[in-house]
Amino acid sequence: MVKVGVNGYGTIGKRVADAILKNPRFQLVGIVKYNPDYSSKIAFKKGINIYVPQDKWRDFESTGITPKGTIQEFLEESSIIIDASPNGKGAANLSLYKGAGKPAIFQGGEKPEVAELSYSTYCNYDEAFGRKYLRVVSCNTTGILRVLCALHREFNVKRARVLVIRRGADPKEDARGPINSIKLESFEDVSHHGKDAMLVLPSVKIISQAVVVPTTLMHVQYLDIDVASPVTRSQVIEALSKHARILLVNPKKTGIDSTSKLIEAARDFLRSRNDIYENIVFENTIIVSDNNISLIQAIHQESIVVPENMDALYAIANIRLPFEKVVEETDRLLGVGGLKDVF
Ligand SMILES: NC(=O)C1=CN([C@@H]2O[C@H](COP(=O)(O)OP(=O)(O)OC[C@H]3O[C@@H](n4cnc5c(N)ncnc54)[C@H](OP(=O)(O)O)[C@@H]3O)[C@@H](O)[C@H]2O)C=CC1
Ligand SMILES: O=C(OP(=O)(O)O)[C@H](O)COP(=O)(O)O
Repeated sequence: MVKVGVNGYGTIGKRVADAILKNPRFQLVGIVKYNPDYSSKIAFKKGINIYVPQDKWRDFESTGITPKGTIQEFLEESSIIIDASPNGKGAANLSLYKGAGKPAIFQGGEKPEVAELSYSTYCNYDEAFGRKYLRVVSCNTTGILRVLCALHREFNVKRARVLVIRRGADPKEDARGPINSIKLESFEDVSHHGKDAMLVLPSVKIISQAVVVPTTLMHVQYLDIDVASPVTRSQVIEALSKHARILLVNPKKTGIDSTSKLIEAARDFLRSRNDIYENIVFENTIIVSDNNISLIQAIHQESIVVPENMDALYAIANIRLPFEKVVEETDRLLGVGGLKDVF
């Protein structure tokens, strides 16, 4: 078993840690926590090893948590690190990993330069082998790339424009907004998603813009895509349906026409933490005209990158399996695609 440590145990880190626990190829060495809060206590009660900064050791002990070791010991005991630290902190952690000689997988909140390759399974799985540092692109970018690469394989995508309607905060982030506004994501003309997606899929011109809205449940995206030659709507549906990480939802048949109903369906389905690992494409919104395809999809920001982090582990651990086998294994262990019968 390959020994994996998770540095950072927030929205992404806790989900990736649970995914590692489900996969017999990998052993979760433990997590690094920086504050002895409720989630440290829950992880401790679950029996997960907690590593802490040396100067925080007493704080953890005083709340009843016995750390397994320091960050230095965490680095020594792990063969691969998944860095799920707050935006930008991964860059600072890189020198720790280099010093310890350990490969690492970073998240999309880091600048691309943190790693040798920005990664998304449907697009560049094969390129990830032999790399020491990978960056799994952000949640919106992962959602965009899954669709573009699924279509690119079949129809040669030329150009895409994307509007990202970005959730204001994760459910636990009670101090973030906006509260009563729809806000431009930045002062720039474009958002980072298109530029990031082009690092992974350089042959396609991808432009994105983003607004932030007062919701915590999911992002929503509008994609407008040009492919090389005319296609039909049924060909597009067939191409998307081949991929378990893309689910088509028919609002007329299911009554699901919102992110809140999607999350309710995940709750009723007893998905762990209500997670929806799949892109949810609203089938009625797929419009195809000659060589142009447009659609609207919902992306569960808290969980969508978990499968890609697991696939990236296979590559960085040099477990040489075909793309289809890795995706099947990751998806089976996480239950990806299970909601298909509901939708
Ligand atoms: N949230 C989301 O929707 C998504 C986030 N991402 C990306 O994933 C990464 C993590 O985001 P997210 O999980 O939301 O962040 P959170 O804020 O939820 O969690 C961050 C975690 O990092 C820990 N931490 C604090 N300082 C450090 C440090 N120096 N090194 C390592 N860990 C540290 C925190 O510890 P403690 O709790 O003890 O303070 C916390 O557990 C970011 O790059 C983000 O852009 C990607 C896709 C979606
Ligand atoms: O990766 C994400 O979004 P993004 O794809 O819009 O960058 C996550 O939702 C994290 O966003 P945050 O940096 O607002 O917490």
